[in-house]
Amino acid sequence: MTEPAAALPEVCVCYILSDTPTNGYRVLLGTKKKGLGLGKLVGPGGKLEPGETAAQAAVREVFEEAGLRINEADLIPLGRIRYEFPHRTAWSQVSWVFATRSWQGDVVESDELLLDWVPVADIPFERMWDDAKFWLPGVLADPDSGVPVDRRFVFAPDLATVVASDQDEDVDAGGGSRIRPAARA
Ligand SMILES: Nc1ncnc2c1[nH]c(=O)n2[C@H]1C[C@H](O)[C@@H](COP(=O)(O)OP(=O)(O)OP(=O)(O)O)O1
Repeated sequence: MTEPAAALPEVCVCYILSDTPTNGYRVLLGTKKKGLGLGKLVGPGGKLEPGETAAQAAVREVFEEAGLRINEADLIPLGRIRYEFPHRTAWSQVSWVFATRSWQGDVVESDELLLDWVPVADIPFERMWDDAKFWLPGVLADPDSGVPVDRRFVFAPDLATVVASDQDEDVDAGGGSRIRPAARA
């Protein structure tokens, strides 16, 4: 895998976790209604605005996209994911990942996301960005581990498939991908 390129645009994502295990723990996800990733299942999140920290952006985006008030102090920082699109560089970003179990208010559908609570054990990863299946199950399995995720993924010319990652064992000698999805939470 080649060296990472220079700094990328920063975005954030926040996984809001139900704090009761009724029918298993659930996470609030939404189907994107517009823009980049239209139709994909994502956590509330988006671009950092000038002068904003990633945590401040997560608080703002959760309110804008899901109508929920969360406190910065309740955010669990989970690390960062870097995804690179060599064939569409404008899509390359670094995403700061958070979770929280605390919120105020009721979920409000926004013009960005069609929202639903999804059992953590039953997330349809095939509906998410392709990188998610490699890191999200581990992160959601133990958000309190204190071990931050720090991964890098490279997408193929099809702009949909991960072909390489920072973990060398994921990629075979012929340049093809041997990446295996992480175990589900
Ligand atoms: N490849 C990949 N993997 C994981 N997550 C993502 C991607 N690409 C992405 O865009 N995303 C995530 C990052 C963000 O959480 C959202 C995209 O946010 P976006 O809607 O572009 O940002 P906003 O600031 O909310 O949008 P605008 O209001 O500026 O249109 O998906």
